[in-house]
Amino acid sequence: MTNTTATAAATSDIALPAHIAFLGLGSMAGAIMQGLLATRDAAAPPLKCTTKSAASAAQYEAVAGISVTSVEQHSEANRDAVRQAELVVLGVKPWGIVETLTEIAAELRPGAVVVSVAAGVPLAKMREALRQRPDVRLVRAMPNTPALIGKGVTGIAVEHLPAAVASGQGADPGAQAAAVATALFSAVGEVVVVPETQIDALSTVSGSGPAYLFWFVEQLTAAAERLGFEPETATVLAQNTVIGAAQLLEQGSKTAAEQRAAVTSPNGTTERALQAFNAADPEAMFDRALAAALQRAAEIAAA
Ligand SMILES: NC(=O)C1=CN([C@@H]2O[C@H](COP(=O)(O)OP(=O)(O)OC[C@H]3O[C@@H](n4cnc5c(N)ncnc54)[C@H](O)[C@@H]3O)[C@@H](O)[C@H]2O)C=CC1
Ligand SMILES: O=C(O)[C@@H]1CCC=N1
Repeated sequence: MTNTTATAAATSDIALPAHIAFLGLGSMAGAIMQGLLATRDAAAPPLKCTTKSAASAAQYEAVAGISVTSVEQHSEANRDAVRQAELVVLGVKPWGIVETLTEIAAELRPGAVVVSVAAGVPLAKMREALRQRPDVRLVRAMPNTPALIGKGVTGIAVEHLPAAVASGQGADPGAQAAAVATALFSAVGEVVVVPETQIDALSTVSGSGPAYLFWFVEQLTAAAERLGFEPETATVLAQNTVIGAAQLLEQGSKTAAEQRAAVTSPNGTTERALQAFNAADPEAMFDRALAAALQRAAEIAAA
């Protein structure tokens, strides 16, 4: 994966383990799994995946390179999926994390790395569920759905094990776990390693961020319709504008501010529109929105 933000992004020299399990295969884990499949050797062992319902497992029936079992059809699905796995990705909802960890605790392979992508579930809560498995390393990750096309951004945080536990595990188990998680998420985009105290804040920017952009497209489309454009035309105008602008940013020759300046003729029409946006105090609006997301993460952590 090309690393366009080398100053911020982490890379890993550790190869991805061969045996990987995904427990829960919804919007997020499904995107990671499919992004990963696109980079994976056809001869690699299948990714072992589970879902709750038989119907969601059936969606993946035709996908090569994975096996999917639902807990509805097979109550042992999660335990079976993790037995061989060196790396386990938990893609269930935040309120399912402790229950799933408790369910698989005794079956995890010795030394396995378990990565949760759940918003708001602290490592300490996960460790509590795995207190009998100090050999297992825990990682909290906050990816985003563009992982599906190899364009994700993922923040990862590892736990700091008590010295007594860590000393039984060789040099630096946290660093090794971070390297394995980095290998996973750098297969589907950029990776940033942060302290756990920043992971919820990161989530309000990049985890939720794609939704903000899609919301922007919806707003621009609706505004175009109110100006009299047919819905189809309005969609083309708004959507393709965002896609084109994002690709200009990706080219990397100019920053967002420079690209904006290139569109904004002095005393022109764009300048007037931006003045109208700025009159609505976007700084306060963004701060309020991100604070609200952060508050929700705290509520999930406390639940
Ligand atoms: N959707 C997003 O953009 C992002 C989501 N996340 C996190 O990802 C996690 C999942 O969110 P989504 O993918 O949006 O939800 P989702 O509802 O699309 O997926 C949840 C998946 O968990 C499965 N599941 C539920 N109970 C299960 C069980 N006992 N065993 C095995 N599988 C089970 C469901 O079948 C489904 O495949 C959440 O914890 C969320 O915080 C993190 C970053 C971004
Ligand atoms: O909305 C959520 O809770 C998840 C976490 C970040 C994006 N989606």
